[in-house]
Amino acid sequence: MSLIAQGIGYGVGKEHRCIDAVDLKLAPGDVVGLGGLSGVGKSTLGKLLAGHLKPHAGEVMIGQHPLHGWPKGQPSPVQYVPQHAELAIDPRWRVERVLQNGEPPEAELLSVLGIQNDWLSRYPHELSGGELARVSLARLLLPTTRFLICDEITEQLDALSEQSLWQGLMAWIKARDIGLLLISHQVELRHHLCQRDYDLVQGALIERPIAG
Ligand SMILES: Nc1ncnc2c1ncn2[C@@H]1O[C@H](COP(=O)(O)OP(=O)(O)OP(=O)(O)O)[C@@H](O)[C@H]1O
Repeated sequence: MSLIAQGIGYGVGKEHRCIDAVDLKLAPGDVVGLGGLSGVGKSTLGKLLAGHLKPHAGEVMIGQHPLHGWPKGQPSPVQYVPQHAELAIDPRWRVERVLQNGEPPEAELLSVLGIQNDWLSRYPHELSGGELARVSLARLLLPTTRFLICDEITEQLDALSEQSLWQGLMAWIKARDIGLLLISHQVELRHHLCQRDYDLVQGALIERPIAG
């Protein structure tokens, strides 16, 4: 079962074609990079692929099923991890509750993502930006997650923490055959982790050969 964008289009503002007839296929286990200038529409494309936005043209499919209209109450197989974790997490919930998305997260997941036990009783504002980024990721790595769209999720981490987070996450998704779309301005990071890489330019995807 692949995640497939078929000719999707989306506009913001007057006649602004942010995403224009984009085709993209993410198969299970695929790791695909997405770059492009600031404001070009990378997050918008990520949200379209996760079903958070409805395309104005075309369709996003999961296998044979349209993603839009996924049954309410059933966790989507596609999860979008946003750039600004603090905006996506309820500030009134302790971390333990944030992570209990129906059922408690596996201890292995917390360990792989470097989430420490003493964070669980804290509120989101009592974590650093980098710590919150890990929590934001863990809460969306559900047993039902088949595709993950990570939108600049390690922006706030130092180089060492960034490396350890990606190491843990890549091992996790590889073991479960999860497909990943990695949105990042860091070309080196994308080329280090991805099998394919695209730039979004004027609404269209241009494949970039992986360096090295
Ligand atoms: N709800 C909205 N209403 C109006 N314009 C919007 C809306 N959402 C996004 N935009 C505009 O759409 C364009 C694409 O935004 P998007 O966040 O997808 O870009 P991006 O490539 O992810 O940028 P960055 O790299 O800076 O995060 C931007 O010009 C943004 O201002």
